[in-house]
Amino acid sequence: MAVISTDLRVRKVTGRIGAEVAGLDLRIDLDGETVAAVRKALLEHKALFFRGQELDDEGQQRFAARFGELTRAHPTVPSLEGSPNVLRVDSTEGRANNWHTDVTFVVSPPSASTLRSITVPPFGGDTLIANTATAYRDLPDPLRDLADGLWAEHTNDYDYAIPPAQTAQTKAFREVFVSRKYRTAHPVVRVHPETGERALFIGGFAQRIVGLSNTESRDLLRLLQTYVTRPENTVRWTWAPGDLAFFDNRITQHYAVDDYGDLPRLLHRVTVAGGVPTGLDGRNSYAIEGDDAAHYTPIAA
Ligand SMILES: O=C(O)CCC(=O)C(=O)O
Ligand SMILES: [Fe+2]
Repeated sequence: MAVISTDLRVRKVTGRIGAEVAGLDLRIDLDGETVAAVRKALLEHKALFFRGQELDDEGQQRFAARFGELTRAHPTVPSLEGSPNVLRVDSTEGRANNWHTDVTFVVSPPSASTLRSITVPPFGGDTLIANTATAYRDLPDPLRDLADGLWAEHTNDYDYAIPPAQTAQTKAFREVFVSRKYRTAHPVVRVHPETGERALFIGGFAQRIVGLSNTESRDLLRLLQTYVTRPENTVRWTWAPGDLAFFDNRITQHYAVDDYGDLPRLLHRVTVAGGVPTGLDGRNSYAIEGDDAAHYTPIAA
């Protein structure tokens, strides 16, 4: 039975992105009014942080499922044993120290991601999250006009997953990550389906601008990306065990800071399924290679 959760308090963490939500115990089944308030806060602040929740995998999935159908853990990476919707984010397998939006190499990337901290290092290992709508608004007019007409190809098969010092474990992880290749074209400027806000939709999986050479693509993506990563457009979350971060994957990018050496760090990720992105001209994203992995149907073992 839904329990009325009163006393929800939302406190901005920075001027442009992120808010801490207090006064909620996410272990209980939230009532509809509270879910609506959290959704509203998510649309406004784009990233929400809930301290000291001590959720388990069931609780994390129950929370995420209040915002839509869950995706499977990942299109290529196996889920946590026995939990098809839960992805282990384990520092011994790979580190997401690369700005990205989750799973944009498929046609329908998740609408939102939750990350729950289980083991965190005593220092470092923060997660940065960027507001890609304010990044878009920061563009000077000529650059914004240029971005408005561009499409980018996103793929899971590129060199980001190759860490400088490869171990057998990270090598094996990368092989699984690219075991099936996806290529998808998305508009560089995406219209948010709920708020109508315009935002840059690029990030690490965007490897090429449609119609440009590799070199031209790299230069242009790098230039646009500098607006996403400028400090004013980011929030930095320092994890304590039991935190839950919840961010709108349609209008943010994130980056896991790799500054904790060999100390253990483990998070669990659960993502909410999303729709097909739409550009300014009303056209939708489309698959170039691989299927659209709709909600990541399991691949044959
Ligand atoms: O480790 C983190 O803080 C973020 C992980 C991440 O980006 C991911 O699993 O997609
Ligand atoms: Fe991510």
